[in-house]
Amino acid sequence: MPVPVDPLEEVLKPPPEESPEERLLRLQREEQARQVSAAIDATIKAERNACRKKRIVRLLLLGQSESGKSTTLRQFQRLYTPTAFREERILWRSVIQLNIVRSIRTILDALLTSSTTSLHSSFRSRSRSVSRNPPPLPDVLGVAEEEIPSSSSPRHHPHRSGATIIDSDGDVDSDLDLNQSPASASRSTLATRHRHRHSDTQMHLDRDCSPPRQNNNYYHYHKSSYQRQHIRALKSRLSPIRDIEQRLIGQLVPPDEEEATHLGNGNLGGNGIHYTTSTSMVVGSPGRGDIAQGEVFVRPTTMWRGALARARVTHPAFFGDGGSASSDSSGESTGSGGVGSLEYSDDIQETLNALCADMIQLWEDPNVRGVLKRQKIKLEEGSGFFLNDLKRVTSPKFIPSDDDVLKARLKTVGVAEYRFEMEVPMSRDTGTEWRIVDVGGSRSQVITWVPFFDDVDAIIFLAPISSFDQVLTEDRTVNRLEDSVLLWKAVCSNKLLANVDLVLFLNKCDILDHKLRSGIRLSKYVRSYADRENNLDTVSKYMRSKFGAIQREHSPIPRKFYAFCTSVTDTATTAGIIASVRDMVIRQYLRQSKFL
Ligand SMILES: Nc1nc2c(ncn2[C@@H]2O[C@H](COP(=O)(O)OP(=O)(O)OP(=O)(O)O)[C@@H](O)[C@H]2O)c(=O)[nH]1
Ligand SMILES: [Mg+2]
Repeated sequence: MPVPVDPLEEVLKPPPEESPEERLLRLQREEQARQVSAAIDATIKAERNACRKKRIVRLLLLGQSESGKSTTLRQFQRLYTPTAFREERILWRSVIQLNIVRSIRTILDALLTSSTTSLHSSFRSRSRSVSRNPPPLPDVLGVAEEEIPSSSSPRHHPHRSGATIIDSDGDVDSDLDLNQSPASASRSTLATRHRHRHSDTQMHLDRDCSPPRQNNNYYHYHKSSYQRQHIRALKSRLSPIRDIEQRLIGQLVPPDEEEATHLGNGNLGGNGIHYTTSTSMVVGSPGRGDIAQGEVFVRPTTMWRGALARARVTHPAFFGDGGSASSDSSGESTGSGGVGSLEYSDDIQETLNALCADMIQLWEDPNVRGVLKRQKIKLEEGSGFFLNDLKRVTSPKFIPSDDDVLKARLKTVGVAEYRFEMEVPMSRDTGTEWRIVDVGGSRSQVITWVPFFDDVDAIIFLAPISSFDQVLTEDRTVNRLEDSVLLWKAVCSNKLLANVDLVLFLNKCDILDHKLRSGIRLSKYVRSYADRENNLDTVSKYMRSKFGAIQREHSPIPRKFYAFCTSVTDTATTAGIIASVRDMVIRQYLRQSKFL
């Protein structure tokens, strides 16, 4: 049988009549080639080792809607990838425009349903002050198990024996008698509604009556008639606001984005998993609860940023190398490179600028404030509040500052994983890739969290403790603090997360402080708080101990737990807290990976 010829051997065979010089040259060439090949092998091996050693730290942000998860993520980005954060700031201008437009629309809608501009607001407030005196909510922190049964899934908020009753304005009117039968509860609801209808009828009758006969009333009548006209004129001049809102929504959503961005139009969007970029993944779709809210959302992907980038403003000062582009009172950037010209003329910003004086007049009008007060609309405490900064934020050359970006509100729907390496890594952090998972927090979104519970190094859970006197937007029968407590219990007791360290941010402490100082008593809503001092320090210590106790009681195995009182919109205080969290997470990661 013939022996097969090795084709390589044939090719590499030395020439048949090789001289000694030729042989030496050939051997030198072969040695060089061997060295090059060895170097390539070594590089590949080193890269493979580096990859194997690369640390990936996964941090999950959990908490109810508007608890501050995306704001916390933005704080991480601001601190650790400042260049990218700076470059994206201009894209937030549209979000801020939308926030302004929505605040103004809220006021206009409140005026529509109100008799504010009439003479009879004083009567109205009198009648309302008699008819309502909200009793306390169920004591969510009393941790009485029969009141708040624990839930194994964050989705389920078990039915409680006491019902929180909401009146027609969405105020929490009662609950309170936990022994009350459903029948008597519904009776009291009806009674409350009847009272309101009655006072509304009274108002209606008053509105239709002739001008008062007494002289001073005659003066007030003319004054209020003037005010009515004034507000009517303002409303009419501000009518473009609704059109601007639609255009902004169109701008925030790319034309090929088939999913709804305006919850409330009945489009549920798509289900399933979408891989949108190499660094982010979106799961799930908005649910019915979201639709009720009518809040604009975008999926937490780069898509909306891509859409806005088309309308991007080139601004040398802003995109320059490292100048801290803050805004001065005129709204213009004070970055190191000076103010550049706007390449893209943003006509929405120009329109808002033209409407600025009217918007300020509307917001500052005492009658309008009266309407908002009576309807218990507290825009200042809400998300994305920019009405006290109208002049600055509607200025044509307005570039959002860091604080503006942190204050802007854009609801998250779905789950997104943001990957980054710190621009200036700390010693232990070198070579670490951070993956921070930001989730949509509204109730219908909670189901999308679970697939992300695998392989998590730490969780930051945000509980907005200022919300003790508020109800969920998606379910106005549930107190927001109670909802946070239930979610916290569910997260603590989840077996998939048993080995994960928990970091608790008792968030929105700035708003809490403001509320307590304004005289709102926590004990009215949390009975177990009893007669403790009604100040931030005592309240935050109390909350910390209650959430800590729940964690100890419900964790399947003991684990590390850290709690911070935070106002994540505040850059100064949050920087230190986030640095501590980062160190803690890295330490834990190294311990678990046996690097330490
Ligand atoms: N005053 C104040 N505002 C805050 C604080 N934390 C968050 N906010 C604001 O609250 C709003 C909601 O915050 P987000 O970070 O969007 O809330 P979220 O948890 O991501 O909400 P979803 O996306 O709906 O799940 C934003 O306008 C924030 O600027 C805080 O500590 N103090
Ligand atoms: Mg969010």
